[in-house]
Amino acid sequence: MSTTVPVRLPDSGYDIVVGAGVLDALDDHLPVPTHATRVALVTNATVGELHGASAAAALERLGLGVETIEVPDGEQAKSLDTLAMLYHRFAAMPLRRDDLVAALGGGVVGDLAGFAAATWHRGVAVAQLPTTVLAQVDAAIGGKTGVNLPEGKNLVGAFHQPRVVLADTATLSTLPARELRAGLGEAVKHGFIADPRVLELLEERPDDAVAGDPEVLTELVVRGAAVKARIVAADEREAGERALLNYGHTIGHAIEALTDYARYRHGEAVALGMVAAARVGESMGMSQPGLTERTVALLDSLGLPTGGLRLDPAGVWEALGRDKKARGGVRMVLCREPGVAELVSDPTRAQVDAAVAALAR
Ligand SMILES: NC(=O)c1ccc[n+]([C@@H]2O[C@H](COP(=O)([O-])OP(=O)(O)OC[C@H]3O[C@@H](n4cnc5c(N)ncnc54)[C@H](O)[C@@H]3O)[C@@H](O)[C@H]2O)c1
Ligand SMILES: O=C(O)C(=O)C[C@@H](O)[C@H](O)[C@H](O)COP(=O)(O)O
Ligand SMILES: [Zn+2]
Repeated sequence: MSTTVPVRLPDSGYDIVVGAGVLDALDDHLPVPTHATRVALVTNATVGELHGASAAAALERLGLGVETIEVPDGEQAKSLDTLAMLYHRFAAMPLRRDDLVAALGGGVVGDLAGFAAATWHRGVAVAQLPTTVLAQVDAAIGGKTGVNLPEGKNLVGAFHQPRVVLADTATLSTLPARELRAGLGEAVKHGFIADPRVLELLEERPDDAVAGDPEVLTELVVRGAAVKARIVAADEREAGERALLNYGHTIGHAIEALTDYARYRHGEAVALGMVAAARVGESMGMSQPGLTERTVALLDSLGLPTGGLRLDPAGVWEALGRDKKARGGVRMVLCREPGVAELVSDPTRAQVDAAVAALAR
């Protein structure tokens, strides 16, 4: 059984299909470009070994010649070097403008392959086949693609919507525990910005979520898809409301860059970023009193980091100035109360420094 969440954009659209086994039925769900003859199936060795064969078989059933391209595993591979490697492999195929890229893996593969597709021949079609909780609740949806620089997260990128997102929840059974927990960080974010039911579900069943209970994960993926589909349909290119999806990311991204993309998984950095954002919000008198306490309690119960991190406050403030939301000064998303968030322009250096210092506890 699968659930389909449509993403309705002003002049196009696509489906997010969620369910156990949907990858095996990829040929039923993927609208193949009319003249496509080849597909670059971008994955990494870990995911390729586990789930590559079923994706490749379904793509072959569509009559496509499949070239599997493995990128290195890990956040540090979301780089200009890996991107260059992808372009050279596309050239060798050759991958033509009517062909297709399929991204099979977590958010790293999705962002990299998506950006390669956005820029190859000025844009070829891409199918997102996410295999992590994080990519299924968030990264595969909405068309943000890109790579990191040492200077900052996702500083190079493009909006490039996929033709379809197939979130096969059965693939999540092979996910390492730490990666599963990291993905819950983005689900919690959806709860705080738009869907408090996600918070209630995770507060009621934290152990089931962490253990990968299929019913809980499927509800989180469907709810995440619904949140992203609604926000992206309203504001595809982040002129306004889409910035809310950046809750926890302003300081979270700074943490990732300042720790060389090596210490924390993205979802863990977002968890720390949400704790800091809740503290900034409470200190500004904008967030509901107790928001920080609720955030920390929930993230702790999910095994996500909420402290234990010493950062140079000046380094964080500089990174905040390079954030893509910055306009003349630092801007960050704060949560008024669960389900209600806002992009604010006036957090002071002192408020941010205090929240960053509190992460050391
Ligand atoms: N484009 C967006 O809108 C968006 C949204 C959120 C996050 N992101 C990006 O996503 C990235 C993080 O994604 P992630 O957390 O999925 O990390 P990831 O892609 O590094 O995957 C995590 C790990 O899990 C492994 N893995 C993936 N699927 C597996 C499976 N089914 N079984 C076993 N192992 C599996 C991977 O090999 C990797 O080691 C970050 O770069 C972040 O910036 C993008
Ligand atoms: O889809 C969005 O919009 C998001 O902000 C989702 C985030 O979870 C994601 O990490 C995104 O890649 C951040 O984008 P950026 O524009 O801050 O680089
Ligand atoms: Zn994110």
